[in-house]
Amino acid sequence: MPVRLQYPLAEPRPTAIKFCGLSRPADVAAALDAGGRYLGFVFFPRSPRAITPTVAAALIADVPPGIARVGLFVDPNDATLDLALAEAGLDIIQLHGSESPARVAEVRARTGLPVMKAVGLAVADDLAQLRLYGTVADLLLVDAKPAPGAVLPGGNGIAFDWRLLGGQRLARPWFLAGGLNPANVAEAVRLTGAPAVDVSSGIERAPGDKDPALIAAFAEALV
Ligand SMILES: O=C(O)c1ccccc1NCC(=O)[C@H](O)[C@H](O)COP(=O)(O)O
Repeated sequence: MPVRLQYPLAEPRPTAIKFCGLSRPADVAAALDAGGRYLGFVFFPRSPRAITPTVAAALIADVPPGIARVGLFVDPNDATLDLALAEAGLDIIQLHGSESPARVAEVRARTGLPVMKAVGLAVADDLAQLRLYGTVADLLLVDAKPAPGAVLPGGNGIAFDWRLLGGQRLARPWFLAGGLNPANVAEAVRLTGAPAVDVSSGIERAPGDKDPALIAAFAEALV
């Protein structure tokens, strides 16, 4: 039985926005000012956007109801999840590693939270993974595949060929991600029909350094 989502993808903007990799109070304020409905916090130590559960708790403290607080993990073990959930109030778990469908199901059952599974696309054959994870995840995040040898499995500012999604009907609510920025996001939504988008690198001055002006410009590009 899927967990009921409390955060509709289409309200109040035509395209919902998840601002990911927020690490400072000013980032959260800018994301909320821009109308972001989903705020992403990275719990992956190797990331330049990584924060601890304690820092996340402070960032999240004043987030108003109705805004989804998303914790991003890469192949987390149970202890990592337990610690983050105990300290920081999270609404959605984003799994951005090589978690199997069985592990996605286990995390859902164990935490009682909706799980968003990131799936990388590079070629049409990768669409099978989207169908597979659509049977177990509550939400899908359709991202670019990282380049071979990349340090990070996501947040690399790389786009995939959006035409791969043309005509696809995904089994779950989904976010388009990967290399989106204020200049290309409107076209990406037009080509894919994405109901929601996710951005990190495209709203930064440098890895981990979010720019409030780019955050505002990203949201304005979707109005
Ligand atoms: O942001 C990170 O550093 C990160 C580290 C490990 C796994 C995923 C990570 N980020 C994922 C995202 O921020 C987004 O969900 C998505 O990949 C889009 O990122 P970007 O291409 O930078 O907009």
